[in-house]
Amino acid sequence: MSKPVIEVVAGAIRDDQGRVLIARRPDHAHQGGLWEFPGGKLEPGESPLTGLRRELDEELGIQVLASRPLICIHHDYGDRVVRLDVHRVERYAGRPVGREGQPLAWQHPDDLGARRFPAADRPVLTALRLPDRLLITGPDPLDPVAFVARLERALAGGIRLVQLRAPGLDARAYADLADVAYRRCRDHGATLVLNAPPDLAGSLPGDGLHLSAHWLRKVTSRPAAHPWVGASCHGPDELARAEALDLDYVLLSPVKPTATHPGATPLGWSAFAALIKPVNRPVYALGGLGPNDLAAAWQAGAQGIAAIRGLWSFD
Ligand SMILES: Nc1nc2c([nH]c(=O)n2[C@H]2C[C@H](O)[C@@H](COP(=O)(O)OP(=O)(O)OP(=O)(O)O)O2)c(=O)[nH]1
Repeated sequence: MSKPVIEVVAGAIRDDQGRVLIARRPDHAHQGGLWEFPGGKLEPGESPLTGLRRELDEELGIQVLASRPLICIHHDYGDRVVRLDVHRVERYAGRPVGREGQPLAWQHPDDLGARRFPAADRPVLTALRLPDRLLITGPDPLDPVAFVARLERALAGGIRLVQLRAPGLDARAYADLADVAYRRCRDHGATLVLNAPPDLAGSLPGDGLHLSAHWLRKVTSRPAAHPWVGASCHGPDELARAEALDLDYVLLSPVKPTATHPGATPLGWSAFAALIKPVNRPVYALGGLGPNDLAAAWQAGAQGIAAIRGLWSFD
């Protein structure tokens, strides 16, 4: 008999320094003594938003004014299955206090890993460290000066995650470009992910590796040379493979018609949402998207959008 699923809603609340509020669970509770994102079980028939507002008022004495979905995790603890629906609280009224006596702490997302959280929260910590827009560079940088100027404009405009894609370059030219791109990204506090064969990427400066669908099939374990590893997926088998390899995040495409792959059949948002429902890690929606699609992407369960044309400036 399948175990009943406990529906839990939780809030990721940020302060103006970008730190996130966490609370310590009571020792006697399930996952007791561990840190959590404030929240709790939904009441029967309650919507996630109503539950979020109620829980954060009860536990912290704050009123949620604006929020949006961040990530939804299904986790089997053995004795129970939890569906943890985490929302980013964008605005709230009041000052959070531990109304149930629970200790609270504000922590930068990069430092959350030093705390002990329930197992279900691991992908939530990853989602909090990733931005909502992933820029894929393009087209091939035949003119490196113009290419770097475009990259610089995107970084100045707030892009903080860049995938260096240049399939037309040989290994030498790609390595030279990675060198420049890495320095530019580092100057802006952005993460550079290399879309290259793992052996080549492992020898180049960067923060991460992007596995194309080809390399996702070929590697037998998670490549270890860079801290971040993501992959391109187009359906359930590739999504399952990325999970089995314990990659940090994935891209699922194409959501809409795209000039890069004109022959591919677009998924549309509802098929996209259905495909990523069982995926317990951040998913970027890709294919014909731009910043105007962010709200639809969040509602479909995505971390955000990935794009070439939608985020790369061509003028
Ligand atoms: N709030 C919260 N719960 C989490 C997180 N991670 C995680 O695995 N859980 C699990 C632990 C529990 O099994 C369940 C939440 O149940 P709870 O006991 O806190 O719910 P509640 O506040 O409604 O408490 P109660 O009325 O049952 O006493 O979700 C998290 O980050 N935040």
